[in-house]
Amino acid sequence: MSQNQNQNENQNLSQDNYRFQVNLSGMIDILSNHLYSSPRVFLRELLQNAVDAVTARKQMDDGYEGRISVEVTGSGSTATLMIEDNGIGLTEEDVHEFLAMIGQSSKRGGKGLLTEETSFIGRFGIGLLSCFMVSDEIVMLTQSAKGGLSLEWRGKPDGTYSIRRLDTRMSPGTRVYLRCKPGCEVYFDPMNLQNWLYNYGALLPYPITLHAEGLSRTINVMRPDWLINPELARGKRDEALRFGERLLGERFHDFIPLFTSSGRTGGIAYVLPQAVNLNSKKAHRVYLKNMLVSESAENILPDWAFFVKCVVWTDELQPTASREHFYENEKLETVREQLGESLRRELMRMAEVDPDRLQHIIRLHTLSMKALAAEDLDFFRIIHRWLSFESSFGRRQLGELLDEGRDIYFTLTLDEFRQITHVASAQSLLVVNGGYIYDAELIDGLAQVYPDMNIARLLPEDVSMAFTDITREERLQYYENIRHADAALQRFRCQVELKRFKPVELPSLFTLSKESSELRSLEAAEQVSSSELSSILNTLGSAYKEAAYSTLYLNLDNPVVSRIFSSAESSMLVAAVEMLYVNALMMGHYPMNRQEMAALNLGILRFIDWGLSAGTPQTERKDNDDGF
Ligand SMILES: Nc1ncnc2c1ncn2[C@@H]1O[C@H](COP(=O)(O)OP(=O)(O)OP(=O)(O)O)[C@@H](O)[C@H]1O
Repeated sequence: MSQNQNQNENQNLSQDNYRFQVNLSGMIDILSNHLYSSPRVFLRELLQNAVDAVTARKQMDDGYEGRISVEVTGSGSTATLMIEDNGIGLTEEDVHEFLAMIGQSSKRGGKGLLTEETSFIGRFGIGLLSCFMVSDEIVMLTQSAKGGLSLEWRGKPDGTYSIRRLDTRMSPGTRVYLRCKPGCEVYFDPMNLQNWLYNYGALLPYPITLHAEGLSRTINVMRPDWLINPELARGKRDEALRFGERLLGERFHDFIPLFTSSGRTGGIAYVLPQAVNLNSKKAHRVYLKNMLVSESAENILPDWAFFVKCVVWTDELQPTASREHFYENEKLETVREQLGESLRRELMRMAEVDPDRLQHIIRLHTLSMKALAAEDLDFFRIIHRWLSFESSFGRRQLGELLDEGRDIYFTLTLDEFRQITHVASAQSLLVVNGGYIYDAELIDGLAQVYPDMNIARLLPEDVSMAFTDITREERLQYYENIRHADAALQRFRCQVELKRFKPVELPSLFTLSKESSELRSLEAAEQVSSSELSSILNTLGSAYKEAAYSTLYLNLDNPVVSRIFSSAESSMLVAAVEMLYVNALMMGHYPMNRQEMAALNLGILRFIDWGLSAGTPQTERKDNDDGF
């Protein structure tokens, strides 16, 4: 005997083997608190088991008709729910193998959990446990369609179960009984059950009935043909809209059929009747093998498609264990692309055959349309004339702006646009604001669609070049006042330039160089930071200080400015220029620092005082003269 063999045998002699134990109540806690979004999913799991049982029996006997019913007896804390199917049922062997073994499922066919597809919805072998969220015991009566005795199985959350063989033979199928756990009355309420059953099972091909309070209600009618073949929905407009309203709880006026090339995923995209925010939660409703999987599937459509709410059915995607989402895999990516493509194709079709309808969608959902156009030049080419942009001529459709035949200038930030827009419009320059989301990409696209057009970026400095200088004589005349004004704004690192520009109503224009804009942000941060951070910011700021001068252009064509420079005494001139400066900051939506706030406050008080003094008799005025 070799030395190695000896060692192995010694090891085997001292080795003890054990089985993993599962703490069932711990598992149930994990499921209820971390996997499922609400205890009400127990109903989905039961319904799904009933559907799978019917599908399995259909595979044995094609002529058989499946049916499912739900019954509630008693009310409040004495309520009991029973769900019955006439499906495949379970033999005693099945019970031990599948029902009582967590993680074991009769629906996987023994291969992989993730890769294999079957006609069943269940696959993980954990769904039934969800019933313990609402009941302290699961009682199942079952008769296998394959024969054998009828059985009663009782399972408890502590992991124990019992089996009793029944004297009387049931017809094939299964009944599951749940008695309401204290605090779970809401999950046994007939009205709630009716709504949830519809929610989960509206597309199921087998009839579901609910018996409660002496009434029988049919939950689902036949699944409409146009849902399976969405192209047909065009001919059933009212019906399709009503269906969307019932299922999604909103009234829609328009929809777009959805397809994929495999034919295994499809649906209807309802156009939202109101504009939605880019970040609003996408709540598409997705059915897997006709059972509701998710009411808030986000990843089933491309990101740009936030103008629709969809009902999607599929039999090719893989649900996660919570059954509320899908695995993000290649198949989902293909489905997402193809559903997006069917939306895009329909929008392109509308441009040709029904432009009014498309324009309506664009008006309502500009952002969503811009998002698509920004990543798809062909789409942009088709719809660009209907997209609206903020411009120096107001918010206008691109088509109207193009028809003006002007050169198009654009800014890349909202700040730049605000600085430029008044002057640009006064000089009839067409400037488009590229500062909003997607707009810069779209302007880029415009240059590709119209390669011969003059489209150029405009900076605030470029616009101020177009001002008219004052004459030499005027410069001499106002020399002293310009000097005072300039000195007054030195402490704000702003220089004053006296010019003439249009419109005359605009007394001043403020431009900020890149450096001074960065310095302003640093200063704003410094004012609210701790002392260490503040000193770092201060050091950073001093690097900018040299270059960081802003300019306040004052318009000599403006009557008030003209009066200030012609006749004001120097204290009035300084106060007025400071007020014009802070006013320009406010107009440009720039945050003001403490010093500027103080200048604003002081200025207001001064002007109130001067105003009051101007209206008071000479004798009284004397006392107030030295107020400031
Ligand atoms: N109504 C039913 N009729 C026949 N068999 C059933 C029924 N309900 C449950 N079973 C059996 O019990 C097993 C376990 O059910 P459970 O709901 O826990 O998991 P599953 O449906 O297989 O998978 P999943 O966790 O994905 O739902 C099933 O695989 C099935 O064999």
